[in-house]
Amino acid sequence: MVQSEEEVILPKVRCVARARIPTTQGPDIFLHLYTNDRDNKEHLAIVFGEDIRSRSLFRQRIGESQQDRMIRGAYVGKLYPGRVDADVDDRQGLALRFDQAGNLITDHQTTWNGDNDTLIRVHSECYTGETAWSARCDCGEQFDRAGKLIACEREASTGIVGGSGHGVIVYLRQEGRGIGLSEKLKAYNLQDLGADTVQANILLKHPADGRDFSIGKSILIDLGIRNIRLLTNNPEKIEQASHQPLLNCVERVPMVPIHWTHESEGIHSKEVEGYLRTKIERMGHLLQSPLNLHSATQPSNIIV
Ligand SMILES: Nc1nc2c(ncn2[C@@H]2O[C@H](COP(=O)(O)OP(=O)(O)OP(=O)(O)O)[C@@H](O)[C@H]2O)c(=O)[nH]1
Ligand SMILES: [Zn+2]
Repeated sequence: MVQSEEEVILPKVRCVARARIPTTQGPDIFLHLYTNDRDNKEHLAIVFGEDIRSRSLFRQRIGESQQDRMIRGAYVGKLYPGRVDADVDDRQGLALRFDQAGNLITDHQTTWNGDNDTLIRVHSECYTGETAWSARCDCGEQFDRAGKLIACEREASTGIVGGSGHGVIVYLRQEGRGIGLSEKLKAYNLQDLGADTVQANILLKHPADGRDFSIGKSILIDLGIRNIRLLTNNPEKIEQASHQPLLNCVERVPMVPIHWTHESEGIHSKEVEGYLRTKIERMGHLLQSPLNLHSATQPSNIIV
């Protein structure tokens, strides 16, 4: 029997630290590190907007000092030398309030209104695409683009409405669509031997895509986000993005590869074409492709 969204028990997450990161791109972001009760990974939330507040981080803890709160990042406004009170930034005239149980009282002066349609990317870690300049996939491009879209009001080249400085990239440690980096490297070798990204996973005895995005949902709920505009082409992510009534995907925002609209930009390689073709043809990704699909090319000699 299919469980309703409310019946599905979401993972418990806890934000253990938050820090302001001045970026080379312009805006400060607030990096949040989470633990959870499902795996022992450090999943992250890259938060644009000082006023998007983690309820678990800001909850008051018995016996803690204001200094303790500032050290873990549970402060309002901006830290400066000599500041003594985490919950009051007298330079910006901001003060947090709490209920009897020590939970943050969210008011629009100090805390982002979760009913706003907030631009969100749920992104799975890809070391090769984000750090090793890989042209085998578009993950690194998507990561950068998501940050730019959240920071801007509207993307000039596509007209996509941005986040105007508010939004979240939930960064899940799901390297290799959950199979890890070592297995993904083996998958790459199988792809150089003619398999596609789905066949390679299956030949390594893994599912084509075994990822579960529920920790990402719990993180968004902890950040007080309710209505999300989801940056993705992946129908599975859209499917898993809601958890009524706590989380509601109000819009899917496409991520068309930059090279498809700007010939001289973005990632342009045989490998990334094959990767995108497979995502469209075998994983149902929502991309209208100017690609010549597999049907127009020689079938590979590895069929699974
Ligand atoms: N196993 C495997 N994983 C890959 C391969 N290429 C990229 N990946 C992983 O695929 C995942 C890509 O995740 P995302 O970019 O967040 O999401 P997506 O499923 O591509 O969907 P979008 O939201 O539309 O980008 C990352 O974990 C990558 O490490 C591959 O050839 N094999
Ligand atoms: Zn990648």
